[in-house]
Amino acid sequence: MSTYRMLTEQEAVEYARNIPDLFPANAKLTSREIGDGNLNFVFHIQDEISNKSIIFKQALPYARVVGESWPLTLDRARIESEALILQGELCPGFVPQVYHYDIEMALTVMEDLSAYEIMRKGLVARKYYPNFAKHIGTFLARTLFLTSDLALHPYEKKKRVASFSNPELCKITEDLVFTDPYYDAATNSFNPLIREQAEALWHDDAVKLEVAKLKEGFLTRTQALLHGDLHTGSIMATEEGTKVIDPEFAYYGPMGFDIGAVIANLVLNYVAQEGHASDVQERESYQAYLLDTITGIWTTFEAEFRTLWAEKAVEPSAAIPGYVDDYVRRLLQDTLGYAGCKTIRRIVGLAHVWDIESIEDPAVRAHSEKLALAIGRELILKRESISSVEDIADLISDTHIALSV
Ligand SMILES: Nc1ncnc2c1ncn2[C@@H]1O[C@H](COP(=O)(O)OP(=O)(O)O)[C@@H](O)[C@H]1O
Ligand SMILES: CSC[C@H]1O[C@H](OP(=O)(O)O)[C@H](O)[C@@H]1O
Repeated sequence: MSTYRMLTEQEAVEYARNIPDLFPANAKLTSREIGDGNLNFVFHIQDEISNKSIIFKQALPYARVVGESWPLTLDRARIESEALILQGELCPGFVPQVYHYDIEMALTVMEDLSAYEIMRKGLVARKYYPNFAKHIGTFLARTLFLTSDLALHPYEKKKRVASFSNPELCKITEDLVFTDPYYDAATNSFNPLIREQAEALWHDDAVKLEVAKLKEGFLTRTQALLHGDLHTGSIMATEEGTKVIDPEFAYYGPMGFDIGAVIANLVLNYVAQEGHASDVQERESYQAYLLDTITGIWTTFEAEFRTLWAEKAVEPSAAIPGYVDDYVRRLLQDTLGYAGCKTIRRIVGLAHVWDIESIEDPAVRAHSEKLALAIGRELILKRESISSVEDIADLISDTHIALSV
């Protein structure tokens, strides 16, 4: 029989007290539920005497945002704990340290990152993160390369594919990212002022065909262990540091899905700045910074990925001349396709982003939303003609200019 029970703030304190070596015996613990995501409870637990604090993240047997009518596997907490531990080994310092996890209770006890800020909030406020591109590019290269067939014995890799099988969370992505935005799904929601654009998308056979191919990649490829939901609400940052949280959607899938997710969320902030920054110069320089960040992420990713390939590949075909170049070229194209899908889903699908939703005036918001749809479409349709990193920023700014005239 399962011993799972949903913790209250007080029960979280009692549970914390019983974890060996976490707090001193005389600790005076307080607890506060701080979760703001769609799915889980997050408790901040602090010892008022030593000031030491930790985070409890507990999965509920359903999606928090909807309630009991949307049941959801507790196994996502095991996946999240194990992914965090593995990512911490592969790329030390870039994820919260896991102190303890309890599969029955669907609970992860981890490092408190309250000194960091959810990056999406910082981006909306036009903060600059000078180390972010290098950090996330490195994180992506290491976690993706080192969990792939390029770096693992095939038996070990297939064991991991099985262990990170995550069908229920993948199904959410399959529906919300690849299927629902492209027809009049009941769960879609969008600004009434962009109905014409949403309907055009539902009848856009060229885009729907390309999205079907990208979805096929998501369904069938086991290229690497992905974070699976790497948006800027799953990244905590300061000017100096970067931490990736929330890998409950982790599974073996196409590498470009993770890289594309980060790029899409920078694109979403880029379009949102149209409605946030009233000073044109300030807006343009922040948008230029976002484009530089996108370029920097790919540049760092590619350099680190090629270094890992040269130094750590165990797959014999890795030594075949031309293979690495071909692999990286296809990866860039996948990345752009998935970036397009992840941009579009946040405009017409079920779950939106604060960058855009915080634009109060619906007409101003509609301008940003139309731009996001146009950029998403171009990323999907033109991905195969893009072969260099500079082309990404050009594609975004050219689409922006075209929509402004
Ligand atoms: N390790 C952490 N340290 C500090 N705050 C955290 C930590 N993990 C999560 N949080 C806070 O809890 C919120 C929800 O966490 P998240 O993992 O995104 O939950 P969900 O899976 O429900 O989306 C985050 O936006 C962040 O504010
Ligand atoms: C009802 S799940 C919708 C959406 O929420 C997840 O994000 P998060 O838990 O980080 O808020 C994920 O992106 C899902 O697609």
